[in-house]
Amino acid sequence: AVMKIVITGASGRMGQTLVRLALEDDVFTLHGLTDHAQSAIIGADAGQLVGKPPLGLSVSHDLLPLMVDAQGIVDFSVAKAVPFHAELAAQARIPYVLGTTGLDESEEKALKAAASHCPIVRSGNMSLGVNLLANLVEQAAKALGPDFDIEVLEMHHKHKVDAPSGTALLLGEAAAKGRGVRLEEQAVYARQGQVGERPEGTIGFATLRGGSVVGEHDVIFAGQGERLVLSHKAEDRSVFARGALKALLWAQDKSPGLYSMRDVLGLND
Ligand SMILES: NC(=O)C1=CN([C@@H]2O[C@H](COP(=O)(O)OP(=O)(O)OC[C@H]3O[C@@H](n4cnc5c(N)ncnc54)[C@H](OP(=O)(O)O)[C@@H]3O)[C@@H](O)[C@H]2O)C=CC1
Ligand SMILES: O=C(O)C1=N[C@H](C(=O)O)C[C@H](O)C1
Repeated sequence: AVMKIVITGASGRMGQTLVRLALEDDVFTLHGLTDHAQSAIIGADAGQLVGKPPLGLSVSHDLLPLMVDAQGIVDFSVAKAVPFHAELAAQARIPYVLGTTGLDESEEKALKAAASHCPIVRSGNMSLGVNLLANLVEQAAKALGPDFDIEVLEMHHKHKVDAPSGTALLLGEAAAKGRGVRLEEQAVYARQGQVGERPEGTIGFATLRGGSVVGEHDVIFAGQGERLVLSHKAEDRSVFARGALKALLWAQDKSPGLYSMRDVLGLND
């Protein structure tokens, strides 16, 4: 059977990658593409948007009418749009896959509320590699113990608007879990000036931005006389888009709730 999907933030880097992949996959039908009302792509044809022949489906700013018979939403847009997108998925009781990062407290709250009514798969990174890396980080943090200082280093393209990246936070959470501590109590997000010696047990984050880097993450375990570095480099956005589409299919028969990509990939077992 074919799944009728809606892609939000359709003009974005991820939106366009998703449109391209969904068009190449017979399992999906593009039911709708949306973006914000002022976007230059409103009214554009979905096929032409990604350099293909016209499809007769135009980009809309209005998600509501598309909910009549959509079967899933993939959202890689902006944090402030997440509550609205999640609420419509909840009202329609359809799977919602969320890749957008950098949500604030109220946006997180709206997401949790929506998850009482529909299955939501949410991850700061939808790639297989990063989710496996999270398992390895958890394992390493547990095995190495607090004598090894943990630092998470990330680099992304210059257009990225949130920091640290969703992936860096996901990896920090995995490290904290392995250590048996809470990330919010141990995280150090910035250092400048006379900050003093490194407090024991903290998990540090460092953010680099520039050029066209798709996404690079290192988790560094620094001990006395040795250093272990676990790293991932995304070379192409299709790794995230493929994961998101896989998550949408996986979520089709799931009960309402908040799921992770590690659930989808069977890495939580
Ligand atoms: N979880 C994962 O695996 C991944 C997550 N991401 C995350 O996905 C998000 C998008 O990334 P990326 O594609 O690079 O970003 P882009 O800025 O390229 O895309 C975002 C899109 O959303 C549009 N938009 C802006 N406001 C609204 C709104 N109110 N409603 C609907 N759409 C809107 C933007 O339009 P306009 O440009 O006109 O403002 C743009 O088309 C980010 O949060 C990023 O961190 C990215 C890659 C992988
Ligand atoms: O904004 C991006 O580009 C990316 N965002 C995600 C994040 O915040 O970690 C995932 C990926 O690294 C690319």
